[in-house]
Amino acid sequence: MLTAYTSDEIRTAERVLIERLPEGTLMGRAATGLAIACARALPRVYGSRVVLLAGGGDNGGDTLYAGALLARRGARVHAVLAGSRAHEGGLAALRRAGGRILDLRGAPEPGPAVTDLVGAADLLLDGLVGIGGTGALREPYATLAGLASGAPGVVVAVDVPSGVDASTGEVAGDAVRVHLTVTFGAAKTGLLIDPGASHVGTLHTVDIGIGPHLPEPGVAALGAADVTGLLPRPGAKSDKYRRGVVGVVAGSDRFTGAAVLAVGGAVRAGAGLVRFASAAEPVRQVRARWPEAVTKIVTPEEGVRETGRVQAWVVGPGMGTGDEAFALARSVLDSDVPVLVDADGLTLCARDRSLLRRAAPTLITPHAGELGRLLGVSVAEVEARRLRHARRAADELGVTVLLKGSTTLVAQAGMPVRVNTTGTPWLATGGTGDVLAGIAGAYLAAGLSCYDAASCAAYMHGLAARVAAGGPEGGEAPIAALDVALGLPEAIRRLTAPARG
Ligand SMILES: NC(=O)C1=CN([C@@H]2O[C@H](COP(=O)(O)OP(=O)(O)OC[C@H]3O[C@@H](n4cnc5c(N)ncnc54)[C@H](OP(=O)(O)O)[C@@H]3O)[C@@H](O)[C@H]2O)[C@@H](O)CC1
Ligand SMILES: [K+]
Repeated sequence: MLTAYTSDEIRTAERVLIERLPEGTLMGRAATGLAIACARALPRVYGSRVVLLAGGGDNGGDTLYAGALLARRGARVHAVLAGSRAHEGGLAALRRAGGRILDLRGAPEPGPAVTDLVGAADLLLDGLVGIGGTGALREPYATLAGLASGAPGVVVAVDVPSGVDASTGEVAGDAVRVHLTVTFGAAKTGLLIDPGASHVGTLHTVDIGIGPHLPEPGVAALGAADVTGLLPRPGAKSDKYRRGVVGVVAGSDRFTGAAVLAVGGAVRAGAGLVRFASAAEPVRQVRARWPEAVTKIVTPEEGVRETGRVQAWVVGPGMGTGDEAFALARSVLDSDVPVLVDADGLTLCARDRSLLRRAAPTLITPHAGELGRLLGVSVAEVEARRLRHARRAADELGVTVLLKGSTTLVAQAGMPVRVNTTGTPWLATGGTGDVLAGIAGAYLAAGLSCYDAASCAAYMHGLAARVAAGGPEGGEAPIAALDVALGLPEAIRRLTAPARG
C-alpha cells in the first residue's frame, strides 16, 4: 500500500529527526537520492548538460547539492537562481564542484539566456518550490515553470512539481509538468490527486528516515497484493447465494445500454447471481445478452419488494430521472441491504437528499458533475478540489463516495481517502461507469464493505481496461465499455496468478 501525507505531516516527522541528527543530514540524504535518480534517468552522466532551476528555499538547496554531485561525476551543470535569495550551502557546494551560476535575482523575467539553457539541457531539475509553496507561482517562477514543462530533455521535479499544492493536488496557476518526480521521505498527498497528479510523471520516493515518525495516512493507494487479499473468491463450500446475489435496477424503455453494461460488470466480476429488475425493453435486452441473469419486469408502484432476496443493490444507470424512476429508486433505497447509487440515481438523490438517509450502508459513485449537483457546487469547483469535495460529501451525506475521474477517489468518514492508480485514459468512453457500478455491486453482495468494494472495483476496472486496450505484442487500442467487462476475468487471473520466477 502506498501512503501519502500532507506537507505539515511531513514537516512534523522531519522535525523529530532534525533535532536528533547533525545539521544538514536530511538534506544530504535527499540530495544524494535525487542525484542517484537523476543519474539513472540519463544515458550517461559524464558530459551531460544539466540545468538546475533553483528557488530560494530548501527545495532549491536540495537541487543545488544534487547538481554539485552530478558535476563531480562530470556533468556540465548550470544553476539558474530564481528566488530572491539562494541556499548558501548548496550554492557553495555547486561552485566548489565547478558548476556555473546564472543569477536571475531581481530580474523581472528569465530572458533568452535561460531559454537557451533549458532548450539545450539533457536534464532539467525543477527545484523552484517544494512543500513550502503556497498559491499560484509568482514571477519569474511562473514563466520558468512554462519553460520547464516544454523542455526537450528529461525534466525531474525535486520533491514536488512546482505549482502543485503538495497537500491537496490543487494547481492554482502555472505548474511544471515532469517525467519523474523524486520525492523525499514519503509521497505527498497532492502527488496522487488530480489535477496535481497529472504533472508528476513517474513517482520515486527517496527514504530519508522519517517513516517511523509519520502519522496515520490521510490518503492511501491499494497495491496489487492489497487488492488480491481483499477480492472475494469462492471456496469449496460456496454456492451462488453465498458468493453474493446482487440486484441491479437500471435502464428504461428509452435507455437500455446502461443496463446491459451494469449487469455485464456484475456477472464478469464474479457475482453468484444477478437479479435484474426494470422495464420491459431493458429486461429483454439483458436477457438476450446475459442469460445468466434472473430478470423481472417491475412497475414503479410495486418497486423491487417482490424481486427476491439480494445481498446488495445497484440502482441508477440509465433509469431516467422522472417521477416513475424516483419511485423505483426509493423502493431500492428503502431496503435494508447495502445500495450502490450511480448515474441517474444520483440525479434523483440530488433532487431529494433524504433518499440517502438510510440505516444500511450506501455507496455513491458520482463523476464531478453529479457530485457537484449533490453538494450544490459547480463541476469546475469539484474538479479543482477533488480531495476536499470527496471528503465533504462523505461527511455531509453519511455515505461512502467513489468520485470518478482520471484519478478515482474513495472517501469514507474516518478512513484514509483511497486513490486508484490503475486508471487509463482509454477508460474515458461512454458506458464504462455502468460497468464499474456492476463490479462494485458484485463485491458488495459478496460481503465487502462499501469502502473496500469501491476501492477494489476501481482497481479491477482500471486493470481490465488496460487488459482490453493492450495487445499481446504490445501497443494499445481504443476500447468500448463492454470490453472492460469482458477483460475482467483476464485481469483477475493476472492479479491472482502466483508470482513467476
Ligand atoms: N524540512 C526538511 O528537513 C527537509 C526539507 N527538504 C526540502 O525542503 C523543501 C521545503 O523547503 P522550504 O520549507 O524552504 O520551502 P520551499 O519548498 O523551498 O519553498 C519556499 C520558497 O518558495 C517560495 N515560494 C512559496 N510559494 C511561492 C509561490 N507561489 N511563488 C513563488 N515562490 C514561492 C518562498 O518564497 P518567499 O515566500 O520566501 O518569497 C520560498 O523562497 C522540501 O520540499 C524539500 O525539497 C529536504 O531537504 C528534506 C529535508
Ligand atoms: K520542485
